[in-house]
Amino acid sequence: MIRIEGLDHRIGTAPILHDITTTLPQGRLTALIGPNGAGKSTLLRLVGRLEPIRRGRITVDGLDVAATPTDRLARQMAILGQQTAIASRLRVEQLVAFGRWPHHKGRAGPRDRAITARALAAFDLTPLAHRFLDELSGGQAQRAHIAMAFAQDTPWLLLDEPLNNLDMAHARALMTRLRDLVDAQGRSVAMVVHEVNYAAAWADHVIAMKQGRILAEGPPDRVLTEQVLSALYDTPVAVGRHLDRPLVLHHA
Ligand SMILES: Nc1ncnc2c1ncn2[C@@H]1O[C@H](COP(=O)(O)OP(=O)(O)OP(=O)(O)O)[C@@H](O)[C@H]1O
Repeated sequence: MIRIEGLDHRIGTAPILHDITTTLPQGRLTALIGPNGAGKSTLLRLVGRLEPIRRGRITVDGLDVAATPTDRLARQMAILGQQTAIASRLRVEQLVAFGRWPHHKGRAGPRDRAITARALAAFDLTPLAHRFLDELSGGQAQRAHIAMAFAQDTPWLLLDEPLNNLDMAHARALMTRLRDLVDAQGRSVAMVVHEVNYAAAWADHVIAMKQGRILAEGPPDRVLTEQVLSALYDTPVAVGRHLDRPLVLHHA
């Protein structure tokens, strides 16, 4: 599990996260939801050590994020940040192969090449493997970055808005794949998602954040209610049911 205790974060003098204490359960798919600026990405970045922790403590399966060597941490969790601009004169296959670096440290073997090929195929990227990143559409580039995180082959996968730019078929394919990682392989996923119906349909656990605090957390049935969502987003929300899960109506 990921344990977060007493986490405070400021950027400059601006307080961003206030005394966050929570647990992301192991072997589950956790969705982080909340309005723009709530602190979801900041929280994920602190867990993934893309930002230094100033106050509080985070452990991933018992490893202290602040103190664990990078290569050890990179074998425990892969993180896909929101800014995915990477040197564009890189080919798709090279980007995805980078995911194997924490395992082979520069000496890729047959297993690394097989996992890279599998990640390319899993995200419909095999025909694009030799394209440069700046020759891809937004959704194709997003899939290439997700495939790199998959190729890292870690117990934890942290994804910041992975559904960005994906059409409905690719979004659903990604969610199916994430569920399979959790259900069939016992991995753990934490993802920031804006469209709450993806959390409703696919998540086991939801953490709802607002203004740097956790407003509600628990299973979708408990968090994705009219009362919580209306307060979370300051907008009227209706919640129905579909396939025995919440269905959130907010677009009209
Ligand atoms: N580099 C920065 N300098 C100053 N403030 C920042 C910086 N990065 C983020 N913030 C602020 O921190 C707060 C939390 O931002 P964060 O990106 O974590 O929110 P979020 O919930 O992921 O939002 P979104 O849904 O819009 O992506 C926001 O108020 C944002 O303006």
